[in-house]
Amino acid sequence: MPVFDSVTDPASPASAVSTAAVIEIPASASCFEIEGLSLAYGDTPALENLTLRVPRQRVTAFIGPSGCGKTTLLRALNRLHDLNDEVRRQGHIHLEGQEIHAPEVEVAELRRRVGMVFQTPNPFPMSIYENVAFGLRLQAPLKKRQRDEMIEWALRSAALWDEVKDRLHDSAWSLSGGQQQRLVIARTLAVEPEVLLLDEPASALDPISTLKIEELIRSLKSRLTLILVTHNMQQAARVSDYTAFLHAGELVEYAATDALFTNPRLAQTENYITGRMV
Ligand SMILES: Nc1ncnc2c1ncn2[C@@H]1O[C@H](COP(=O)(O)OP(=O)(O)OP(=O)(O)O)[C@@H](O)[C@H]1O
Repeated sequence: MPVFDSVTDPASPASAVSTAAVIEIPASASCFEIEGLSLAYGDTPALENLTLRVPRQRVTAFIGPSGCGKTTLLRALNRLHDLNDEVRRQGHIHLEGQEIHAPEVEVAELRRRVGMVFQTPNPFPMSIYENVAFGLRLQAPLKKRQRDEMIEWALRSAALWDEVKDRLHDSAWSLSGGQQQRLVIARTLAVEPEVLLLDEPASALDPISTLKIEELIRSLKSRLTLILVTHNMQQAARVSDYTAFLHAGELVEYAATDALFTNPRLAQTENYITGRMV
């Protein structure tokens, strides 16, 4: 259930620079604070002056038409654009109060804290066990018993343990697509992130596997912050607590999910969620 209900009045002086309707999440309850974020690929703008806070231990969905900037925003949150020399960025992203681009921030550690799961399951060409052990092996050495416990914990957390406990040393590629996606989530969880970024995590999966991923997302929010990019509005409505609607790189409306889908404040949002704008 949503816990915050104050919304910036588009007509108020505090939001005079923007016509967006944006819920005000208190700073103390926020995991990410995004401030004036603009991003362009060369001369092509992709994000325009976005300001929003993402609440801790909630599921926040980013929705909007194709090309509106959802994935660009998600990737900015763990600096996946760093290797693209074309990308120009302005503005700030704070994670738990720290600017993620500050010189003292180590990108590898940021990506441990902010894990990412992509649209197509991408298990490594190794066993189920070794996939989950992969990130653990890059950290401080663990005794085998400790590592086994962490792997069981991560696979249980990803609701996969019962299906794989008797075949841990089989190839990860022997799993179904839905199981592979849960394995990738287990691999990400094994290094104990604070945030999980999910870019259309179920779009390549069948309906039953999709349901399992959605149940998993709901179960994980008791200990993690989850941010979900989805084209599927029913999915956003089913799993998220908050929804941000983007259009042409701008944040149009950001609200508690129930409110955004039942009583959108802006006509542009209503047009999108009712299918009048694609
Ligand atoms: N690597 C890139 N180089 C150049 N332009 C890019 C790149 N990635 C995205 N873009 C452009 O940036 C804009 C935003 O793209 P983005 O992928 O973030 O949108 P999206 O909302 O996630 O779209 P979709 O729902 O189709 O995945 C688009 O105009 C896209 O063409």
